[in-house]
Amino acid sequence: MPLAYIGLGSNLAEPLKQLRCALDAIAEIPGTRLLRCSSFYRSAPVGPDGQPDYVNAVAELETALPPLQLLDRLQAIENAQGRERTVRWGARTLDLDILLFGRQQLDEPRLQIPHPHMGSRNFVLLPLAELEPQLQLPSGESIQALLQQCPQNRLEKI
Ligand SMILES: CC1(C)Nc2nc(N)[nH]c(=O)c2N=C1O
Repeated sequence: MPLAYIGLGSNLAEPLKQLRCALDAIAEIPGTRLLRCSSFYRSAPVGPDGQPDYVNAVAELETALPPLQLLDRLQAIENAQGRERTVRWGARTLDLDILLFGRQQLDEPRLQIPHPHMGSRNFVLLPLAELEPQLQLPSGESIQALLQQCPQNRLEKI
């Protein structure tokens, strides 16, 4: 079964609790096994300012579900935890993004894999590198190289 990497983010309604609840819910997704989760990181918000710091992490899972079914399950968890899709790039209770899905590349209206912004977000790359330092994207780019060249947004391990 392919390994999928999920980016978790929250900056509303007790982010640490949001991430812990999300991990418990991810562990219950049928046909899926939660293998590992990175440390939690506090990060300065990228995008519109004036919102609270985020707590970010990356989870590694193996799944028998196809990508779009995994996405459905993740969006159900976001909705269950009160995700309000109001302002684009605004503050949110929980964000669950599929970053990588095996070596698959996908470009659907609902889902792009690898995640289109992951290469420029240290709050994704650092926890991902913590789990898999030698990871390579399907394009052949290495996580380490992407980390070197991505904006050094404020980020600290909790
Ligand atoms: C609004 C935007 C782009 N900024 C973020 N900024 C940080 N630090 N962490 C996130 O998870 C995050 N998610 C987003 O969607």
